Amino acid sequence: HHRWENSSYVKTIDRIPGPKKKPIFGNATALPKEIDEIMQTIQGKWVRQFGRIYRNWLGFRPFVQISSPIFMEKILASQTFIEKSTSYNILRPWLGGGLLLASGDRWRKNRRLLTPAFHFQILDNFFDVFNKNADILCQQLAKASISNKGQFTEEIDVFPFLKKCTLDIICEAAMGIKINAQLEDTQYLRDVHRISEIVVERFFSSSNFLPDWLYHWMPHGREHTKILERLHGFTSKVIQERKQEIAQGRLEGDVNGEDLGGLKKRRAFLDLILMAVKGGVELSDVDIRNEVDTFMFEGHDTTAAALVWLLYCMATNPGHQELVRQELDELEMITALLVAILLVLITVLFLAYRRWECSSFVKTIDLIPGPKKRPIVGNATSLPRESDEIMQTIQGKWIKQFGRIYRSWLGFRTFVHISTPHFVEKILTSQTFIEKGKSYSILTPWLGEGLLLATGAKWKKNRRLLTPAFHFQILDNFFDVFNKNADILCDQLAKAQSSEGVKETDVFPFLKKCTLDIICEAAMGIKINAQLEDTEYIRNVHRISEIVVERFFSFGHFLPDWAYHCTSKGREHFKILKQIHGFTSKVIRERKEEIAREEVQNNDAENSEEIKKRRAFLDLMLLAVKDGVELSEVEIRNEVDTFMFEGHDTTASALVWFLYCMGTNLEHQELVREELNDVFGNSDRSCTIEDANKLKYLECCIKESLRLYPAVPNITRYISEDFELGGYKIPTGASLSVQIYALHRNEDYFPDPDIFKPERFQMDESIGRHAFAFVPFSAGPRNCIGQRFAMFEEKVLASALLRRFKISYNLAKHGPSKANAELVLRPKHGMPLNLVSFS
Ligand code: HEM
Repeated sequence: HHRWENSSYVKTIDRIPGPKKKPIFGNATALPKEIDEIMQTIQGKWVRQFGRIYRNWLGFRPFVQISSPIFMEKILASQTFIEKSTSYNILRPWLGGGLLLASGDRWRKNRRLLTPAFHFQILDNFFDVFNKNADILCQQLAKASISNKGQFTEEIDVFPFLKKCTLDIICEAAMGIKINAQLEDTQYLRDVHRISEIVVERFFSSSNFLPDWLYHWMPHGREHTKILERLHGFTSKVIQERKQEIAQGRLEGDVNGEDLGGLKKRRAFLDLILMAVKGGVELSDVDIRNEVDTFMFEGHDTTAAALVWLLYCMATNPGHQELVRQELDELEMITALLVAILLVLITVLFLAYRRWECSSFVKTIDLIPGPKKRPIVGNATSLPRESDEIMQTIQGKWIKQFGRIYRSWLGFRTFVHISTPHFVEKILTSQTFIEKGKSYSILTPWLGEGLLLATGAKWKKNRRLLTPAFHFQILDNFFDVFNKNADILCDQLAKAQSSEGVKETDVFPFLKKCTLDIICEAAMGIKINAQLEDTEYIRNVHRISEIVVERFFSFGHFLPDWAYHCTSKGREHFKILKQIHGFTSKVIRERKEEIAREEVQNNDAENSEEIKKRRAFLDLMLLAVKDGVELSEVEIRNEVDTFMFEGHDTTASALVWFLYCMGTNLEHQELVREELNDVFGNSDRSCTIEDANKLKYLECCIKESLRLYPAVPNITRYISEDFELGGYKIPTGASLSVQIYALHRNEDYFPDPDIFKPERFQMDESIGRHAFAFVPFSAGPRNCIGQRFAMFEEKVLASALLRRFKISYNLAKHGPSKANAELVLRPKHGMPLNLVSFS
């Protein structure tokens, strides 16, 4: 003792102020007997006497007591002092190396593993456990507050009630089981209470200083061991049962450490540990038990104590209690108000829905045959998920079931579908129904009131203005753009195909870039070299098409633009559009300046004639403006964007299906090649407009591929006044859908409709066929303005490809190519073709 007393350790400690210590006992005998007074001495009297840092001795164990935030921060924020002091050791037999007592790497690992279990989102799931037990607690307290004689008792000791309630909560949260401590008296409940008492007793008695083995010889120690055995047995049993449930897949979902994705369902903390073990985290059964026991210990007495003092503070501070109650009342009022508003809203919506259901509009539409509609969703839920199957349902199955005029509902929007030439003619030749269906509106932010979407006088004016740009003579001037890009396309495909090990090439991305290059030069007069380089504008045009398609098939379709632009996709949409519009506007400004410069430089007639010949569509509009036509810059931009949109995906789609037809009908491919030989011989000269006009069989093949795979598989019109079709009344407000895909496969007009037979389009065979049986470019006043441009482009690209390559599609390997009806008809899985070069 003397040696210890003189050790530098004791001397160092004793330099810190503190109460005078006695030999062997230190300051233990200076402490009062009552526990509350002990705390008042240690955390009160001695603090006042010796300051906010002082030392005291409990036998040979010194404690440095601190109670100032600056000292606290130094200790609690330290990464070094994370180990608990030895006084916690009396909890070790119960909690082992659980989170409370663990240290070092083991603590770090388990803390990381368990932290996600306390994520905000997960905690949200425990609110029903809290609420349910809060209700029981209130009921139990209300019951207890009534005496045997039915009178209100004056006081109740609430602490035991609170302890049971918090125990019930932590049991469900930690282990996922209900022990109903508030309602029943169980062995487990008794054991948890008793073990806490014994640990406290040991803490404040001399046995705190005994090692566990010696303590367990004493009567309290023996009781302690017996209870612990039961407690550990109970926890282990629960763990085994939960483990089995997980193994049998009764708790679906998976969890690994930090991942919160699969944690939608409420899980007990134990389940999270077990799932992590399943996912490869190393934890023995005893480790798991220690964690669960730690939660049980830390999670009930603490919360009960916090709550009991809160209630004490409330009871002794009625003014504050009143303020809290006011807050709760307000919350209740707001909740009640919200519920009332919700109920009114539901009622109003329900009544509006009933009214709508009984309206003459709905009744008139529902006289047309069609699939049975469900409330609110209509037929939306009857459609398959896959885009190719949606088209097969709408333009196949339902036509077989309900006929060539039928109706469907997409939510509150109705479509009348037609696929027979007589009906199609009636719609497409009408001067009244020139307005597009409502579903086109998702293109408005991009294309504005360009030709595709404009209506009324505006459409008429712009259509008249732009039609001359597609005059035969003007189109002749684009042949060198077609040929130049056809050459690049062939070279790019030859390069891709010659790479080592490549037997097939997905040609679709190549075709899209080629048609984009062509339309860029034709519409704006600029070369973007999409086939050779990757530029932001190309990426933007591709991405905007993707986003528009995604919106079309999602809930975003039904959102107004302002609401859609608040979603993440909407924001991307908005950002890209800004860039695209910025690019088009810049090109327009530059062309404007260039035209002004050219005017000054080229006064001689011959030269200006030359320039006129090479005009892009944009130039023609700018010249018209100079001549006095009223077109704002935004209107011009809308037209250019419309050409860009309408003019590249459509032609790429038409070409890809043409190549597919060639690759699957080799005998027809040979016939086309023979025709190409007749026209071009062995020369590798470019294709002229005269050549294109001579390629009649190629034209039949292009048309037949457009019949089987129309690049635009359906178009819609808004019915702006009541109208009769096929004996049915179509009321104002409906959308009429011309099912081009189904129309083209109508066997009354095309026998063996699914077979590729280009001869159908030879003069003698097509005579007498209804003019509206084949309308890949639509027909009537709102037909495709770029139809001739597109056909020439197809011919030049197709002839270049077939002069250069023998093309085949491996049907045995890939099966028939599936078509997705998006903005255009695109091959669902790309178009892998084998291209064998002749040269
Ligand atoms: C094979 C290629 C093409 C096909 C299958 C095709 C098909 C169509 C169809 C079916 C329509 C009617 C849309 C509707 O009523 O909703 C249309 C309209 C239109 N197309 Fe094309 N198109 C093609 C190429 C082009 C090209 C290359 C351009 C431009 C150079 C173009 C510009 C337009 C425009 C501006 C409209 C709107 C016309 C209006 O409403 O007055 N198209 N196209």
